[in-house]
Amino acid sequence: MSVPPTLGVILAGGLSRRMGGGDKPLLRLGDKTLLERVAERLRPQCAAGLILNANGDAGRFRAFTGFVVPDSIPDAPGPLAGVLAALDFCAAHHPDVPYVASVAGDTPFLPHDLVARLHAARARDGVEMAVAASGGQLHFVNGVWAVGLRHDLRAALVERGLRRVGMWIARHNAAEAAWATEPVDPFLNLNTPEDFFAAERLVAGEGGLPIQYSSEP
Ligand SMILES: Nc1nc2c(ncn2[C@@H]2O[C@H](COP(=O)(O)OP(=O)(O)OP(=O)(O)O)[C@@H](O)[C@H]2O)c(=O)[nH]1
Repeated sequence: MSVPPTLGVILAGGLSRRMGGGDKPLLRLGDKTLLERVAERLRPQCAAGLILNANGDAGRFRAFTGFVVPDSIPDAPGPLAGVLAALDFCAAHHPDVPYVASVAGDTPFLPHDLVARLHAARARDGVEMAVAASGGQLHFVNGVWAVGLRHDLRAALVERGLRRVGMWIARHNAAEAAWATEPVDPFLNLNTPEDFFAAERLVAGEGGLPIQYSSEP
């Protein structure tokens, strides 16, 4: 199956409370920031380009090559606001691009076949969204979403006050694509300083070579 044109978005709109605040994606893990690592993994998978979703002063992300798009709905905390901002941006700036792929900005070991396998799962099930899974867990914010879903998502956020990604994807029968957790869970996300130290050890073990993850569990 050929991969449909897809715009990538790195979600960096959260408050990083468990990490002690600040911008997690700007933390340096080994010789690169988390943002550089995530962008390096996602950019080659997204033919329509890559944007960043972040709130506040965009200047702090000036090292990022691409647009920085803020959340458009005030008082809608949570990653769905970032997904909506990306879907709206895609509709306005890339009207011929039918899909957005979102990833968390604190997930440095993302699979190189993420977007292709999410689209394959979506096409297999004949649905308009797909999310990643590993170790029996869904990773809701790592998914592909049809741009046409933005009207439904806006209504869910604004009119129904929906915040939980799980509830929204359940309404749409999201497809799932699963990855193996060995040698490393590719959806390991760094929420706490302990997570970060564990990732530092993994990066040191990479010996400068990128780890490849593509096998199904
Ligand atoms: N746009 C946007 N993205 C968010 C928001 N909250 C979380 N995210 C993103 O969703 C992904 C998962 O976020 P979490 O790890 O649950 O939250 P976090 O803010 O990063 O960290 P905690 O404050 O410790 O929960 C990350 O990529 C966040 O940047 C938000 O209010 N707006």
